Amino acid sequence: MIETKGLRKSYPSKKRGQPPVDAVRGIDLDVAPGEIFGFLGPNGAGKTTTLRMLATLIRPDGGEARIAGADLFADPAEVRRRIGYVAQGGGTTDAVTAREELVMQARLHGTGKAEAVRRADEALKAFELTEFADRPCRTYSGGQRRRVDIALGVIHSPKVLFLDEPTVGLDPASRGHVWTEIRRLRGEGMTVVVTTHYLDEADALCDRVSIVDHGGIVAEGTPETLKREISGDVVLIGLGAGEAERAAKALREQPGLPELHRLEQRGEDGLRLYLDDGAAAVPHLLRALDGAGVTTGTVQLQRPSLDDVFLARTGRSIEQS
Ligand SMILES: Nc1ncnc2c1ncn2[C@@H]1O[C@H](COP(=O)(O)OP(=O)(O)OP(=O)(O)O)[C@@H](O)[C@H]1O
Repeated sequence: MIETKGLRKSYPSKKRGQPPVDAVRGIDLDVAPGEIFGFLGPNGAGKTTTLRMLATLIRPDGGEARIAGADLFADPAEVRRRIGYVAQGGGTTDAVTAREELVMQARLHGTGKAEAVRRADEALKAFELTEFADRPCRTYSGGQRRRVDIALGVIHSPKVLFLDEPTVGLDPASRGHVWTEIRRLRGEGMTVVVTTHYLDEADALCDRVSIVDHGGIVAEGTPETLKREISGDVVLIGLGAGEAERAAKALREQPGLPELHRLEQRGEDGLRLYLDDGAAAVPHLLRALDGAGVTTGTVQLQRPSLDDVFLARTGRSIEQS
């Protein structure tokens, strides 16, 4: 449904005399029909730029792309007819009601008045917006307003929907509601592409994920396969302030400990360890730290997350970027 090769974009630097910013450095994608595909990465990774290029809002500097059967470079107008796009901040107006917004949007897509009213009504029902459809948008909660944004993005039944950070700033219940709507659209056969910097969102919502950093893809696959690459368990150990370096040294030098695949310092007062059997290793680790006179606090045992995949590929954490 979406195929790209070497898609790239640079911006002139905002600082005079500085080289251009390579926001997207050549991205290859193959998104299948009916999947929820996610771009996960820290701020500035190039997610929004990629999405805006695919949605015809920014012209790429180079590469190739076909979206829903139309060529992005040769026929952007046809691409635009076949896609929907919802920007980060959304597009609703304070004083206008959801019903009015939806009718207007349908008419913008060339629909006649009666048909626009009918489609708006259908969308209000599908997105569970009917109850407050005739109140101005300024009276809605963040989650309700987000659902109006998405309803506006799909009023013309596009084949592909692009959503930029669809749940940013929402409370957990509203995020769950938005995820339900996105899954419903997939159930109707729509292909949905989302950007997110929330690890749990990429994990729970997306069928496949591209993890992006500095304008390039550093890993791609289903959340499950990506996490399976990181074998074993993750153990997080909280320490006294400023103890991380001493603790890391003590564990690295301690003979007879279970094999550590990797050991990372988390700031100045935490360690993150990757090993085969976390539960069996914890008593040994604590004894070794105690023997070195290091104060330990909380200990958590986790399965690897998508952040561990990012860390393994880039040496940094998305959460701490
Ligand atoms: N109009 C612009 N002019 C100059 N640089 C830009 C412009 N837009 C984006 N950039 C730069 O391009 C890079 C990628 O930005 P982009 O917004 O695509 O990242 P992102 O992953 O979506 O991050 P965020 O989640 O913060 O929006 C960043 O270094 C950003 O500063």
